[in-house]
Formats: sequence, structure tokens, C-alpha cells
Amino acid sequence: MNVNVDNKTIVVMGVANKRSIAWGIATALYQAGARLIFTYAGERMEKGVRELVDGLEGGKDTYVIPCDVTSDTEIEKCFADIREKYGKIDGIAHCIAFANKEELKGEYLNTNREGFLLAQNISAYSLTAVAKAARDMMNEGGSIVTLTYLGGERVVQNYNVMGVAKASLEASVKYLANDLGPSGIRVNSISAGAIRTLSAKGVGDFNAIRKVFEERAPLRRQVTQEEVGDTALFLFSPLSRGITGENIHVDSGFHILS
Ligand SMILES: CCCCCCc1ccc(Oc2ccc(Oc3cccc(O)n3)cc2)c(O)c1
Repeated sequence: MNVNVDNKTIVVMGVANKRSIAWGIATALYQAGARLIFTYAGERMEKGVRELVDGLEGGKDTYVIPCDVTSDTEIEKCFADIREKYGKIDGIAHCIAFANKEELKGEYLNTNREGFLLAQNISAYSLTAVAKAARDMMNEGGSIVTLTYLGGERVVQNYNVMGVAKASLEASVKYLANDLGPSGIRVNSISAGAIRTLSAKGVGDFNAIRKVFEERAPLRRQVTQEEVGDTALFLFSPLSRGITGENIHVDSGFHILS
């Protein structure tokens, strides 16, 4: 049985540049024959995403639209646009998160209310808002995949307010899986190892974590955007049709260590 995504339409939210995990997911899906739609946040992202997508064979007519996930009306408009142009969709890759850089280092205690709510709003609630807007336009067998990190399950120095947001995201995955299961829509997360992306630059001492990772992870090596992409491809394919509410670690086994 092949991965069978060649007749599926999947929305990839959160590509920033070619090092984005979202781009690793997009290229894995693209190579397996899926039809892709991209959303980005912020005008300054448009040019970069458009250029990346145009580089794909047939990318010229791929839909690339803005979607600021802090606005419910914008989410509704974005998915209504997609529905009008493409009909029903089969999947959503939610690769969106943000927290204020000053709160991604030092003590978690210095998190303020505004920063806490911002991280929750963009990095956690946005999955629920997107699932809500898309549920009636997803085909049976649909699949939603989001990205998380070990710091949402246990303390990872400096991850702080984003860790609390990822804990919220991971709990949301389970509650959404429970609600959407009867409609045949699955919801899962991928917990990726420390991959060097534009976002990773915002987390304090990122390089120190990567060093420990290479020295201690069972596979003794970093993971790549492509490896996360392959796991996402599995989660969008019927090969994972029995899996929902799950969090799959693509982290060289690092999460098994104390
Ligand atoms: C100390 C932990 C080291 C490993 C971190 C791995 C990781 C890397 C990137 C991750 O994604 C984000 C996304 C946004 C984010 O917030 C940012 C990023 C850049 C600038 C800024 O002002 N905020 C921080 C991390 C993420 O959730 C997890």
C-alpha cells in the first residue's frame, strides 16, 4: 500500500523559509503527490513563501494566502476562500507558534500576563480556531497535524512560556481528537527534536541544547525537517488511519532519557 496522498488537498500553515519544519512537511507531501495550499502570517512573509512555492514544479498555480491566526474573522475568511476555490480539503499542517523572545530565557517566573496570553493565543488556541473553521469542509478521513516540543511535557531550561503553551496545545490535540473522531477527522502532533530554524533563534541557549542532544540522544544525531516531513506524510496518509490524539516524537529518541 503506498502512502496514498496523491489525491488529497492539504493546507500547510506556517512556512517562513526553506529551513522551516513546515517546508519539510510541504516537500514530503508534494513529492507524494498531494495538492498543497499555503497560508502565511504577516505581509513580510509573503514574498519568501511565494518564491519557495514557485520553485516547485507546477508551484506557479499553488494558492498562497495570508492568515493571521489571532483573528477569528481572518481564519474564517481564509478557509471560506479555500472552500470556494478548492471545495473540501483532506488535511491541515498547523506549524504556527510565537512567544516574546524576552520570555524564552531566564526564569519562567518573569512571564507577564500579556506574554503568557500571546503565546497561548498564537501557539495553542489557533489550532482550535483552525479546526473549528475547517471541520465542515474536511473530507472523511481528514487529518490535522500540529508541531510541539518536549518542553511542553517537562521542563527544558529557557523554553518557559512556550512550554506552557505547548502543554496547552498537546491537551487541545486530545480534546479535538475526541470531538472530531466521529466525523472521521484525526488530530495528532509531532514532537520534533531541536531543529535549527528561524524560530529556534528566539529560544535562549538553543545551541547548548543541540550539543547535549547530539551527545545523549539514542541515535546520537540531530533530526531534520525532512524526517519530520516523512512522519507528517504518514499522519496524513491512510497508513495512520487508526491513530488519533497521539503525539509522535521525531527526536532521535531523546524524550526517553531522564
Ligand atoms: C531551550 C529549548 C531549545 C529547543 C527549542 C526547539 C524549538 C525551536 C523552535 C520552536 O518554535 C518556536 C516558535 C516561535 C518562538 O517564538 C519566537 C521565535 C523567534 C523570535 C521571537 O520573538 N519569538 C519560539 C520557538 C519550538 O517551539 C521549539
